[in-house]
Amino acid sequence: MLAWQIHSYGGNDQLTLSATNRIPMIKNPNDILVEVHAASVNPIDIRMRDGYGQKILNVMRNQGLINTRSEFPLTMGRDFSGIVVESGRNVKKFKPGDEVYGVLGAQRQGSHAEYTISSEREMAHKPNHLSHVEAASIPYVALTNWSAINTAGRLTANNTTGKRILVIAGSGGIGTFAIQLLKAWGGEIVTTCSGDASEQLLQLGADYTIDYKQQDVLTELNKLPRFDFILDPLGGDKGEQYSQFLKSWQNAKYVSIAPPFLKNFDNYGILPGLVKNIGDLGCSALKGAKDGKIIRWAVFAPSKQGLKTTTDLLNSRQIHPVVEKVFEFEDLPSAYEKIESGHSRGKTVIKMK
Ligand SMILES: NC(=O)C1=CN([C@@H]2O[C@H](COP(=O)(O)OP(=O)(O)OC[C@H]3O[C@@H](n4cnc5c(N)ncnc54)[C@H](OP(=O)(O)O)[C@@H]3O)[C@@H](O)[C@H]2O)C=CC1
Repeated sequence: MLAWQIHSYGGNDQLTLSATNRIPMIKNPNDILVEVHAASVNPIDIRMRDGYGQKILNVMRNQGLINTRSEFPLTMGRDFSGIVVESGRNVKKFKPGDEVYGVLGAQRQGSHAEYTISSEREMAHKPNHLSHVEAASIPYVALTNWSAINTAGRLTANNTTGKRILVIAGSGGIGTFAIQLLKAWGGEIVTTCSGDASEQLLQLGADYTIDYKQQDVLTELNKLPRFDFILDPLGGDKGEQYSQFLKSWQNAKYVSIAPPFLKNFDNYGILPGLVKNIGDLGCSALKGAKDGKIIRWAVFAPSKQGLKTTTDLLNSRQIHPVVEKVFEFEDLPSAYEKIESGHSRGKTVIKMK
């Protein structure tokens, strides 16, 4: 089968369209072989291409949690839409021919290939009204948002109505999904974006936008009533500038999806990285407790409940895919360049069929 792979970490010149791969075989009775019809491209693919997370993935490999002998060749791609080819003997819900969409846990080879292996808990039936391209734009950002908003943030369909929510960077893949989910649950949403994205985000459900290029974001935020919940996909230096304004916003829950964990492992090694992570977690908890704030970090994780809720919201037309650009499979490096440039307005998808 064809698969876009890297044989060492680096830039786009490392990406090779390889035809020497065998179609993967089902080894675990819970696994499902899927013919990939479309897959999205996410910032995580660019980071993995650069070597992000390599230390912890090697630990998982040494522990037998990843069943490839070497980290290379490595296939990126964390979500997909396609057709079930074969199901392991424990699989109950999916049979060959079913149209599905889903994600791949960190231990798996990716979906930027003609076939991929996933499992029952990582996929759902594709909503009939969506094309594979539209469906592929959803799962990875949906489940990252689920992890941040529901698992870490404790927001649900039953307790979000009337809550004031700030979505930082509303125009990317994460933001365009977050706005729709939180609006469907009844939140009042303020978001930061470039001016050219404002109209689109208001149509998706944002109540108010702040142009981060033309306006002083902190000044504008300080004019508004307090927030109950803040979603920060930027984190780090960029997120810091927003967290400062939180000083005056007691009891807000702030969730960053740009945690330092994997970077700490990559930069310092496993044991010192672990110590650094414990230190960082402790510092952020103490800082939060001191200022009367709740600070949480969240990462993407497969979730059956998250995928079910997403599928229900797609089927009831409360959430719509926001596909900005589609690239042919053969042109995948151009899709990576687009994501790397950092100015998405929704999602970028590659099309295999
Ligand atoms: N922890 C995890 O598991 C995951 C973490 N993430 C994090 O979320 C981030 C965003 O992901 P995603 O939405 O898919 O990325 P995208 O590339 O789709 O979008 C990034 C968006 O951010 C906007 N942006 C950049 N800087 C600012 C700023 N200072 N203020 C407001 N908007 C800004 C850009 O628009 P503009 O053109 O206006 O600059 C662009 O629309 C990732 O970079 C990553 O850090 C994402 C997925 C999983």
